[in-house]
Amino acid sequence: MLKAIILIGGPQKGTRFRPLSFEVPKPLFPVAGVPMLQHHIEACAQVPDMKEIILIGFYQPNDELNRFISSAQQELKIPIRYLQEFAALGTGGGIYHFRDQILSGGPAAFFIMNADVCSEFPLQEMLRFHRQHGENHCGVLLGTTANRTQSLNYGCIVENHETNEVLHFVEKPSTFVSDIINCGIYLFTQDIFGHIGTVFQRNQQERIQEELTNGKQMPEVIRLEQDIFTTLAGQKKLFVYKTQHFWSQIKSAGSAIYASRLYLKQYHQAHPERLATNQDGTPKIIGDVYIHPTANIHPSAVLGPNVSIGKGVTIGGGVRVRESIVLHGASLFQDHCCVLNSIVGWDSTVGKWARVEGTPSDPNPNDPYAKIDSETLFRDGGLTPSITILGCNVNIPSEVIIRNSIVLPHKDLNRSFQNQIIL
Ligand SMILES: Nc1nc2c(ncn2[C@@H]2O[C@H](COP(=O)(O)OP(=O)(O)O[C@H]3O[C@H](CO)[C@@H](O)[C@H](O)[C@@H]3O)[C@@H](O)[C@H]2O)c(=O)[nH]1
Repeated sequence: MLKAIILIGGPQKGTRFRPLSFEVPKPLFPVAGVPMLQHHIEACAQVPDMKEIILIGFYQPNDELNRFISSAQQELKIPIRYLQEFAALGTGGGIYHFRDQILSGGPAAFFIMNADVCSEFPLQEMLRFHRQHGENHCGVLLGTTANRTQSLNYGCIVENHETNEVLHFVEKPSTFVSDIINCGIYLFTQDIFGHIGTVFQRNQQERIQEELTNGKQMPEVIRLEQDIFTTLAGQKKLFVYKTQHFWSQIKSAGSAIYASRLYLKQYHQAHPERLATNQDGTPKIIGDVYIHPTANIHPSAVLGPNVSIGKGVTIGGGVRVRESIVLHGASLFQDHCCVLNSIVGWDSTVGKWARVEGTPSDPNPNDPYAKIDSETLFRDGGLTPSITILGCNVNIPSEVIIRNSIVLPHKDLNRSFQNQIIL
């Protein structure tokens, strides 16, 4: 039997996702109409012999997470539970801490996935690849190709081209190492815990020594990437399976819009029922659009491509929405407003003829290996042009333009803004 573990991190990790992560833990942010994590879970549930999915993180248990877990369990008929780390233990520390729970029942292998990635999750292909490579290795990393410049933002993998063995692994190198990058999706056997255990023992001794000499408490963090993969590379213990399918990180709100586009496209095969279609008396749909069944949309509105409309959203006559995510309870009910490259937060309203517009941060379309840039919020003393985000419960009056701005929650704006964070 198999298990899957999803590393969901914790509250302080989603900083590039603010102000949206104020309202909902980042892994539950809706991407293509469903919580980010649901895409991982649906992929796991399709793997034969998958017995359990474990979420590991350092969020306090909360209502949203509990609700999500119980509804996903019911819908997908697979046991899911959340294990909370007592502190941020790192990508290897959390799974080591909970190793008994992961290994209970004797899984032959288990998947580990970063929550903040979007992917086609080729888990069954990874499993086949793992079996083809015999019993003696302890893991398969999913890899994809990036361009030389962007590879530096990821874990970089040098492989033996004939055997696919991982020869070197360098996490976010400062100069070019390899264009094969780590997707943050792995398949391990229980042997991995022997290697994490060695690092744990070594760290433990160093921590005791440090405490005795300097009186300082060192954090108990183990990173799979720097502490484990780097050491195991070149020892015939790790292999890389390269995917040709889509993959992207979801670090910023802008990358959530891009990830939505990728998942909406995948819905044509995986979930055609989630895609809106053009019918008499319904709004005009252009390209891939998700509309929650409870949304109330005027037939003269025009939506798409790449639009996700959340639960209970109201959209008025003549409204245009493109490349955007409109969250639960928002109202674009005033006629003729326009929302482009933006995220409209929970319960926000946009007034008549108002325009809410951002700048897309898509990967370079002319480079097949380009990834989305995780731009910093500020560049050259100004706000980096990016998507516009309205936090929850923001009210945009009629006939104003909000462009390339981030509006924090609970604001009633009274004029136009551009290139600003509105606090
Ligand atoms: N449970 C738990 N999860 C954690 C912790 N720290 C990070 N995570 C989770 O682990 C994932 C990776 O987190 P980061 O530490 O932010 O790493 P990164 O910059 O995204 O880089 C990682 O992912 C890249 C692919 O997206 C890889 O290329 C890179 O090698 C690395 O694995 C995220 O889903 C995050 O929530 C922790 O202490 N505890």
